[in-house]
Amino acid sequence: MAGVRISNLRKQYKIGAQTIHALKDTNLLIPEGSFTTIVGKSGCGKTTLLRLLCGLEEPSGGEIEFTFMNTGNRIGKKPVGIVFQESRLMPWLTVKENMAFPLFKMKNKREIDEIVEKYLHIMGLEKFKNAYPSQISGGMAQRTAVGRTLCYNPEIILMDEPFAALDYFTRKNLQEEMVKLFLSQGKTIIFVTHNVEEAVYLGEKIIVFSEGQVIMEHCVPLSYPRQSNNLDFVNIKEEILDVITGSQTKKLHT
Ligand SMILES: Nc1ncnc2c1ncn2[C@@H]1O[C@H](COP(=O)(O)OP(=O)(O)OP(=O)(O)O)[C@@H](O)[C@H]1O
Repeated sequence: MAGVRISNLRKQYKIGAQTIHALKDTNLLIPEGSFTTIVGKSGCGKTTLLRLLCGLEEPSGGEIEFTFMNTGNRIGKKPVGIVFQESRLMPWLTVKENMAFPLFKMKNKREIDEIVEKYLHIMGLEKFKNAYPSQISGGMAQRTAVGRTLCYNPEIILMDEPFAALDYFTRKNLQEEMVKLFLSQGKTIIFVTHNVEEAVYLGEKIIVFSEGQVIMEHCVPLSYPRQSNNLDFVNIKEEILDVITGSQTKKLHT
């Protein structure tokens, strides 16, 4: 298992003569095997953080350090997989072939088959394994994308608003699946969302970003599965909404 230590992380972009400070001196500790949700208004730097974590962008300053329980020979390999808002499946491959894609370097076909069948089962996609992306629903496509990442078996799963484009019921269903997956697989999950209810439903810890900075870290003292109509749930949600909308500007470490 792996976690992440982020120290004084900065990212600047240039647009013409303008400098955009997408991330300003961010410090975070993401423990191994934890579920962290990140919320904040549009443009506050959430996606930038994920892009830096998975190596799609280079930081302008600061450090990202992956912390391993068992250092062994893993140093040098980024232990992350990412799920985007869109499933990004290959349309010419079936559900099963899409999920098997990250395993293309493996030689043993039977081993590949075992891994893919396992995650087809976990994601409830066995009946659709031979379907093409154009033949499945948006929820199934996202489940295929999550399954593909699980086949790759990263230590840390980054999720960038993976359920944002889905309808309410599919989204609720996939949120429940995520909790089950977290409890059964013990992966480190970093999940970006606009939706505060989703953040409280999923996260052991919620991190609130504003203008490229962490303005709140809140541990959620509720066990899984959570009920969104529970009073404590509602109170946490309200508190976080207040911080995002600026009714409170405080830095909490609970
Ligand atoms: N490639 C880029 N070039 C220039 N500016 C960028 C680039 N990528 C992001 N930015 C800027 O960095 C800031 C943070 O963007 P980012 O995408 O991380 O925000 P976000 O919180 O994920 O927003 P959203 O919730 O809308 O996806 C924004 O001001 C954005 O315009």
